[in-house]
Amino acid sequence: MCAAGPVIVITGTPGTGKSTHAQLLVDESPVPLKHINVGEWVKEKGWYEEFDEEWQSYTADEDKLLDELEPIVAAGGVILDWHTCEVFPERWADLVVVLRCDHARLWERLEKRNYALKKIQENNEAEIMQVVLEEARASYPSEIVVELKSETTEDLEANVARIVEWIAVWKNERASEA
Ligand SMILES: Nc1ncnc2c1ncn2[C@@H]1O[C@H](COP(=O)(O)OP(=O)(O)O)[C@@H](O)[C@H]1O
Repeated sequence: MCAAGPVIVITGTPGTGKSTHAQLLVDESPVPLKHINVGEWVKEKGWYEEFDEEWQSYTADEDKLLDELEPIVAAGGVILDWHTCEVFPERWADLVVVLRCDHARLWERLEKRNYALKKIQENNEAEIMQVVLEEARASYPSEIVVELKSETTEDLEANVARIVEWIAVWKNERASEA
């Protein structure tokens, strides 16, 4: 059976705009998409082992997470929104979007979240060192990994428009294969 929609991984350092992009994409996509904020999901369901101080998030029970995600991903039409992406099997993703943000702006966004100074510094350093981008490049074929700037509202709108266009192409290709 052909999946109803693509599987899009949106990743990036906390504060780069993953959830904002995912929500807008759900509204504008030509095929129905389900947004899974993986960090929130893990927290709600209690599928974690410990609190990860560095990332201010819960360290997921990865086996449990992958088991639960597998049927959802198989059905298609899903956005996986998380600050890490190497956990997901390579075969899952049709597109991997890595959001990037200037460190001064990112600092301000994280400050607004009332993160502790050390956490802001760590996340900022990770962004400067492009940790998430390197991880995505090491985990997926280069042709499906897209790095997008997420600094302004114009960036947000342009990025979403670009991904919507990509989804439309995906949809047409599937329709012609059927
Ligand atoms: N491209 C952008 N332009 C302006 N503000 C943005 C942009 N992307 C994100 N933001 C703002 O930054 C903050 C963090 O965004 P969020 O989507 O929660 O990040 P993440 O899900 O990556 O942690 C929010 O206040 C959001 O409105």
